[in-house]
Amino acid sequence: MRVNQVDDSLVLHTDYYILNMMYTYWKKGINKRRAVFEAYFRKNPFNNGYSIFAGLEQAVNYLQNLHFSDSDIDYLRQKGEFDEGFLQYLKQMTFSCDVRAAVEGDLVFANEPIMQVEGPLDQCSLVETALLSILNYQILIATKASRIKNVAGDDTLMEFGSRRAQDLDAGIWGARAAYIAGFDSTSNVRAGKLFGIPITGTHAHALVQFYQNDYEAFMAYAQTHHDCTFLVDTYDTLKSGVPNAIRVADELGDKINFRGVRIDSGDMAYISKRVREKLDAAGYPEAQIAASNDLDEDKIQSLKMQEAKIDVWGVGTHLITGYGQPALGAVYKLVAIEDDAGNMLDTLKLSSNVEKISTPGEKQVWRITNSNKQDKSEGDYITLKDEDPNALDELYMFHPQYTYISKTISNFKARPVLQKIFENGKLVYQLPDLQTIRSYCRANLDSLWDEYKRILNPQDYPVDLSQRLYDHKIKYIERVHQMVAQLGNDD
Ligand SMILES: Nc1ncnc2c1ncn2[C@@H]1O[C@H](COP(=O)(O)OP(=O)(O)OP(=O)(O)O)[C@@H](O)[C@H]1O
Ligand SMILES: O=P(O)(O)OC[C@H]1O[C@H](OP(=O)(O)OP(=O)(O)O)[C@H](O)[C@@H]1O
Ligand SMILES: O=C(O)c1cccnc1
Repeated sequence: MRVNQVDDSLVLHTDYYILNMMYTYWKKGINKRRAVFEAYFRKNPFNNGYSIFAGLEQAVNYLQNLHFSDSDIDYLRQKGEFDEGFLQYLKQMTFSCDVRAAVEGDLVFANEPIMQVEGPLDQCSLVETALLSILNYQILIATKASRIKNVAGDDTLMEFGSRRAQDLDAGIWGARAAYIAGFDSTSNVRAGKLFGIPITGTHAHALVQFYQNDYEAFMAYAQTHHDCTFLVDTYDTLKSGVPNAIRVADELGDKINFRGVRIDSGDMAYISKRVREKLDAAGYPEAQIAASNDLDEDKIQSLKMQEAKIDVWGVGTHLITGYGQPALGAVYKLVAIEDDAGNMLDTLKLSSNVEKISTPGEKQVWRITNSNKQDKSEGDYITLKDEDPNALDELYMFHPQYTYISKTISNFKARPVLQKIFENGKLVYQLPDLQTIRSYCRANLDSLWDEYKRILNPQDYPVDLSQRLYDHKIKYIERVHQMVAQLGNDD
């Protein structure tokens, strides 16, 4: 790799302005003040009704290996911007924060904390860029995958995105996010090796182009493989591809497992029906029809409405690039900071846009389920961190902006969404295996009413504040308004 220095740590995978702030904190002696930052996003992606949390495993790997290497320090020294004392301070820095987060496969919603980092101000700041990058991508892809799964139902979903992914890492972490959200396999062999995701593959047009003849290509493939899915659209799906696939299957009989065919172009509703007829007529009712070609949730839904005879969907570009919404837009904001006297002071970011006003203080998110309603989710309830709704007999939930929209629930259970991941820099959470995460995701989706899961105009899922947190927020907004008013400026 032609780089200036060895790439032996990820700690510099941060925005320079963060190092600038860390330097100020260090010079001013406030670098070790205790701080709490929270990550959240403001809107579910793709106008979906929920989002799937993913990225924790990569975030944990990143945090566990956080250190400034000699080459990192050398590089910063060359910049000539920072004191040697600061560089030596960075060199000995070890991660000592507490981290709480949603766990992979859980549902998360807009405007609620999905990860909290608490600890020395400088360390909390340092990790912002990398954590957001990880969460922004993997939540986006898991959510896109979940939308595709919602329309595909029990059909098989193959993830084909690696060749179109924005980067190699995006390919593998995207494949993992898709698997969490319900895809059945990936075509990326490295993702299979690293994460244990089932890998599947057919063959490309190149094989047929080499032989310049469907029959010879399929025969060559069949002579070298047991499981065979033939790509039938290189020349003419109905006149050449499918008849030749059938011919090879007939000729080799039990020597191969003729799994079916893949179509990658043309009117897939019409063609798949004709292909089905041909396969059935030839005595292959079990042979499956796979389809690919720029598919996404809308096209799959449309093809299903057209009663296309497609059993297996291969989805690449639209999934792995989060097509339709290139970024989740999660942010990482300071919600509490230690003051000069050593007390924790909650902080607020005001905005003329009501939805953008941050909620001060360290919080917990509770998933409220109702045992009178099949244990389905009633909404999320955000509290200050020392509140526990389970101590209440009845829960009063109200909309945080339109407060007259409210309900009272009696037979409820409240489950904390944010779990302890790191304590004083030590990992205290046991990362589950991928199958467990995937099943957990399925179970969480089962607890959500269908109204929140439809891909077009889903119902708004309630994300409410406790009365105490609401009052706390209003108090802080008033306090900031007064502070601004006292400044007496007209503009
Ligand atoms: N019946 C259908 N209903 C809705 N969308 C379809 C249908 N059939 C195909 N599509 C989608 O329409 C788009 C265009 O497909 P089509 O194969 O005609 O063009 P193409 O991609 O240019 O073909 P090629 O791969 O041969 O260049 C693809 O995204 C495909 O998935
Ligand atoms: O369409 P996507 O959802 O992005 O899925 C991935 C695409 O990659 C392959 O095409 P490509 O033209 O790259 O290779 P090929 O020569 O095998 O057709 C495959 O046939 C899919 O169409
Ligand atoms: O296995 C396949 O058919 C495949 C894999 C990646 C991309 N397109 C197709």
